[in-house]
Amino acid sequence: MEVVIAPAQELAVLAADAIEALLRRRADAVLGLATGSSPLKVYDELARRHDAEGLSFARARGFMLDEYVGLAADHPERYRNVIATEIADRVDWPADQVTGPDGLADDLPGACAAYEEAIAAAGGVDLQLLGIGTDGHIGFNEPGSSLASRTRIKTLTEQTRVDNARFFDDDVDQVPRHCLTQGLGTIMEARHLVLLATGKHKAEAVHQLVEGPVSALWPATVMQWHPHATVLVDEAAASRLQLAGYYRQTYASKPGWQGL
Ligand SMILES: N[C@@H]1[C@@H](O)[C@H](O)[C@@H](COP(=O)(O)O)O[C@@H]1O
Repeated sequence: MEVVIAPAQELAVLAADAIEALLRRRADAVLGLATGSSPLKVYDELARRHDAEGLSFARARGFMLDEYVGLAADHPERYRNVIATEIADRVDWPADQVTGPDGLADDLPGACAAYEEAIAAAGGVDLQLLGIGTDGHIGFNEPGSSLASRTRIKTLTEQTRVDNARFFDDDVDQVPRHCLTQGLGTIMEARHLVLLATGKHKAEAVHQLVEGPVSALWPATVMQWHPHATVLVDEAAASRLQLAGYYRQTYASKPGWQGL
């Protein structure tokens, strides 16, 4: 696992560099998309590169991590709409090439199985962007999630609903109680995981993710088993890391050609 500690804007540039390198190598690359505030600067940087430098998503495929159950099709916080607004509609990404689990399906388990099949049919995810919840969730895999889980329905914790109330007029009652999420086993099959975390409220989750024992109590710790995981954090989110000095030293002496 590689840990990079830098200001938020620099982290966004690093993540965008990795995505750009992938798209320039393979125009039909498969990107794993995350919602929440953590990846927003990355999406801004990608949209800027699209406008200013011709970075194209015309042949790329996109798979989202998760979705709320039951939000109306036109609800602005439905994750499909969030991804359209934050990235897909800002670049040349055909709408039918970006998809997520269907939180409005009549048959939710069927929709989850179909989503797993769609990811597999696309050849799997090349690069998965991730944020992390204050309780250590990735996607919406809340504490207690099986480390081998696949896409399925989950119940959100009270903590997550309170954290996400800011997107729902600060009214926790408007935050759905259920979601569909790629499982930890699904996420772990992506070939490169790139997690972004900023702010002091993420410091404990980041410490557990990087340095804690692998445990369903802190679901993101499963990433310690991934052969290519990158953790991009600002100073505040890094403030509880025991080996911060070592991570800084390692990154400072990394050969420039290596990329993330
Ligand atoms: N389902 C999303 C996650 O994919 C996201 O990574 C996390 C952190 O959100 P934020 O980046 O806004 O802190 O919580 C949300 O609930």
